[in-house]
Amino acid sequence: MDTLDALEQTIRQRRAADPETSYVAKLTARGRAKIAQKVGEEAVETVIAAIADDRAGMVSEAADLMFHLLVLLADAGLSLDDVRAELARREGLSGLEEKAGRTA
Ligand SMILES: N=c1c2ncn([C@@H]3O[C@H](COP(=O)(O)OP(=O)(O)OP(=O)(O)O)[C@@H](O)[C@H]3O)c2ncn1[C@@H]1O[C@H](COP(=O)(O)O)[C@@H](O)[C@H]1O
Repeated sequence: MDTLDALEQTIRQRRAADPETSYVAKLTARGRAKIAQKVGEEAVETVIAAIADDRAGMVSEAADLMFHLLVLLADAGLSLDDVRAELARREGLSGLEEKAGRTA
């Protein structure tokens, strides 16, 4: 099992843990909007590190972003496999081609 799959499993287990001892449980208890807000914050922090060309910062902020995104997906009953399936569906389709084929 890779690190992301293992983290997804841990997050699913920790959602029901005691919010006093689990960050996942504490954040989950604050609701979907708060989790989504954290994803937004971590995305902005990743962008700031990228613009500053802070490579160590980018790795750290990207890890925070991916962790919080997994918490959000879990809250919505979605999984990494759902995201993998969507990425697989797009495989080989150029982003430029896809955009040119849009009707709206
Ligand atoms: N990967 C992570 C991970 N990455 C970041 N974080 C936490 O995310 C929090 C983000 O900090 P912030 O200051 O941005 O957030 P905040 O303190 O809630 O601040 P506010 O938004 O409320 O102001 C910190 O507490 C980090 O420790 C993580 N917490 C947990 N995990 C993984 O999740 C597992 C389960 O964690 P628990 O649920 O805490 O047992 C752990 O074993 C780890 O594998």
